[in-house]
Amino acid sequence: MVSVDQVLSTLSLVIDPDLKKSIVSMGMIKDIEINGSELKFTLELTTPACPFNDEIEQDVRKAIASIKEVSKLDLKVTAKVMEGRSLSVDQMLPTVKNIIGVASGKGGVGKTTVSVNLALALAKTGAKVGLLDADIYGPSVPLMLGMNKAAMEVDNNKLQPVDSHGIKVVSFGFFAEQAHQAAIYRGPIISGILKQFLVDTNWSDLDYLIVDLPPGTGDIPLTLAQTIPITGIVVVTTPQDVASNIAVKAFGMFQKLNIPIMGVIENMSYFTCPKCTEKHYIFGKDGAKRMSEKHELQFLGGIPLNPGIMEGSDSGRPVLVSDPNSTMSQSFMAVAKNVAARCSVLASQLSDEMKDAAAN
Ligand SMILES: Nc1ncnc2c1ncn2[C@@H]1O[C@H](COP(=O)(O)OP(=O)(O)OP(=O)(O)O)[C@@H](O)[C@H]1O
Repeated sequence: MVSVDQVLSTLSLVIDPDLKKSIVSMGMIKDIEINGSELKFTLELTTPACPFNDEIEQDVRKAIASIKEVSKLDLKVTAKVMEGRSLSVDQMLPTVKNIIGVASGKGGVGKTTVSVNLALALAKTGAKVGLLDADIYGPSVPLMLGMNKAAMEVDNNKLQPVDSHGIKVVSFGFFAEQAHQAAIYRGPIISGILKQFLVDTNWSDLDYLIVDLPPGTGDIPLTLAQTIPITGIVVVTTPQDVASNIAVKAFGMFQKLNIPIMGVIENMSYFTCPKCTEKHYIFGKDGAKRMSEKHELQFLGGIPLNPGIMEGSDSGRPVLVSDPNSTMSQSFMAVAKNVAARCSVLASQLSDEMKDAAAN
C-alpha cells in the first residue's frame, strides 16, 4: 500500500510555474486519505484565478499515475487566496487579503474601465472582490456599473458597500451632493475621505480589493501608499510612447515608496476590423510591452479597442456582464488571471520574509 510520505515525495516534484516552488512546500496538498489502492486528497491552489490551474492539476495527476500502488485517484481542486499584505501587522483592514491599486500616468487611458472589468473578472473566477473608486475628483464607477442612483448606508458607524454584479463597491459618487463639490477639495480633506473609505467601510472578507486611483501622482495615490500596507500597483497605459513615458513617472513614485509594481496593462492595444477580422494597431504595436521589458516589469496583457465598450460603460453594463464570452471579456479574464498570479507571487515572498523574520 502506498504511504503518505510516498505521495508527498512524489508530489513534491510538481512545481508551481509562477511561484517556482514545490506544491508540497507551499502547503497545497491537503487531507490525504489512503484506502487500499485508492487515494484521495485536496489540491488547494493559491487563487481561483490562477492561470496555471489546469497545468498544475494535470501535473499532479501525472505524478500520481506514476505510483504503481495507486489504482484510483479522487482529487478535489479548491483555492484559497493567499495574503499579499501582512494582515498580522495591519489592524486597520485585517479582513482584506490583497489590495491592488490601479494607476495611470495620465487621464483617459481606460483606468476605470480596466478597474471595473478586472474586479468583475476576478469575481467571476470565484474570488471575493471589492472595488473602491478612489477617483474622488471624477468618480465614474457608479456610471459604469449602472449604479447612479445607489446610496451608501451607514451601520454601526461603518459604511456599507453597495453590491453590484457580485462585487462590493464604494464610491464618492454615491454621495451625490458632496461629489459635485469634490473639485474644490484640497489635499488633507481628500486624504481623509480616502482613509475613511478604506478603513471605515464594512468590507468583510475580501480576497481582492481593487482601488481605482485618479490619474497621475497626486495626493490620493500617495495617501493610499502611506496609509495601509498594499499588495501592489498595476499601471494602465495605452500603446503610444507618450502615454507609456508618463506611466514610467507614475510607477517611479510607487517604487520610491517601496510599493511593488505588479505590472503593466495595455489598453486599446489594437482594433479588430469587423469586416476583414484583421488586427489594426492604431496607436502602434507593443508600446507597453517594450516599456515593461525596458523597466523589468511584468506585462500583464493587452485589452483591444472596441467601441462597444464605451456604449456599455455609458449605459452601466460593463462588457463582462453584457457579453461575457466576447474576445474583449476573454482579454479581461486573461489579464485578471495574470494579476491574481502576481498577487500569489508577492504573497509567497511576503510569507518567506515573515518566516525569516520569525526565525531571527
Ligand atoms: N478598450 C477600449 N475600447 C474602447 N473604448 C474604451 C476602451 N477603454 C476605455 N474606453 C473608453 O474611453 C473613455 C475613458 O475611459 P475611462 O474612463 O475608463 O478612462 P480613465 O483612464 O479612467 O479616465 P479618467 O482619467 O478620466 O479617470 C471611456 O469613454 C471608455 O468607455
